[in-house]
Amino acid sequence: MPHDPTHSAVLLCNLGTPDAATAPALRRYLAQFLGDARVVDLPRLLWLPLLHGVILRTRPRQSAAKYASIWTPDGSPLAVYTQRQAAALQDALASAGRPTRVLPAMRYGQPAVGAQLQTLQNAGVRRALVLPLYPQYSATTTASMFDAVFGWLRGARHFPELRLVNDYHDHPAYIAALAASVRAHWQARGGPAQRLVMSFHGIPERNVQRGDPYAEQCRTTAQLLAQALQLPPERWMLTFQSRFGRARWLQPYTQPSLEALGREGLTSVDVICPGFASDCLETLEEIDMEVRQAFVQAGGQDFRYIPCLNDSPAWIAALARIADGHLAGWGMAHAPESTA
Ligand SMILES: C=CC1=C(C)c2cc3[nH]c(cc4nc(cc5[nH]c(cc1n2)c(C)c5CCC(=O)O)C(CCC(=O)O)=C4C)c(C)c3C=C
Ligand SMILES: [Fe+2]
Ligand SMILES: [Fe+2]
Repeated sequence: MPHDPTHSAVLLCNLGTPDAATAPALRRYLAQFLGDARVVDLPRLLWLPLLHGVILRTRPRQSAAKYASIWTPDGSPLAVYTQRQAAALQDALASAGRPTRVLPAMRYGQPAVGAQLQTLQNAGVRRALVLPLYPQYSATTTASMFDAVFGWLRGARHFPELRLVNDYHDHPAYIAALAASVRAHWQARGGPAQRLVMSFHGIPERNVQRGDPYAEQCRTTAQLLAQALQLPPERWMLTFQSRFGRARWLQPYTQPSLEALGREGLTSVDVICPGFASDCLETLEEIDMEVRQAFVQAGGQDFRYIPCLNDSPAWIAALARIADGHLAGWGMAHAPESTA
């Protein structure tokens, strides 16, 4: 049978987000998220009673208030951007001569990974590329996404061929899209701030000691971005945000680092979150509200947050190149031999 490119699909996967900024919605979301052993790898007998008996009694209400501060008329920013990215990526792949169905999928909440894979199977899709919106690989995020894929496979009788994208932390198109967004920000602000802070989501240090390549990949992304922007080492720094719990996470931590910069008398700082493909609670509320306030209270003046790549044309073009690199040639083994 000749190769039919419309039989290919991309499952564009993201973390997921609560379906409302309310305590009950947050309880459902956090129970699924924090109950995932890839995310919190403490012994279940210790962790689950603590999660259900303590954390899920207080955190949902506190987190709901934070989500309420960033909620849009169309819902959670993360959900809105992921849907737009999927639609735009489908258009970009079609324009590039590679018609491919693109569906968004969420690891926690809806639309669930398994349900979307079933939709593709029902539609007769032969090949599905699983593309997580995590440029840097971590077992806490990327591997957990693959767990959800394999969880569906285990219960399915017939499924598409799959390819899984581990990471693209050093992909030239990703770095170029980041660099272009920083340059556009500089242009709009009349030039660079005194320092560019690149803040990535943290993970426990222990995960890295056990072999998670995440920290190394964040460092590579940061160095490549600094290089693309021709920033000398004293003009940028890498930090890790969103620490959860009491364990040591990757350092330096974002908020204390910005407080230190404020105390040192730095007047202006540009802040970008290169590991987040779309704006979300951790960027809009934690960075652009909480960390901004901490910087200003410590004596800093101009805190200039650079939005995530979201559905910007440069990012969609980059995603199309990344997807194309994995789709190219796939399924051609059964195509008729060329007789040239
Ligand atoms: C408890 C441990 C957590 C680990 C490990 C972790 C890793 C991790 N997370 C992201 C991306 C996002 N995390 C987001 C929210 C969020 N993260 C945690 C905890 C861990 N994350 C919690 C409890 C929450 C929920 C909000 C809260 O109650 O504080 C988000 C935002 C989601 C949204 O709806 O806007 C993103 C995105 C990465 C990339 C990562 C490891 C590399
Ligand atoms: Fe997180
Ligand atoms: Fe946070």
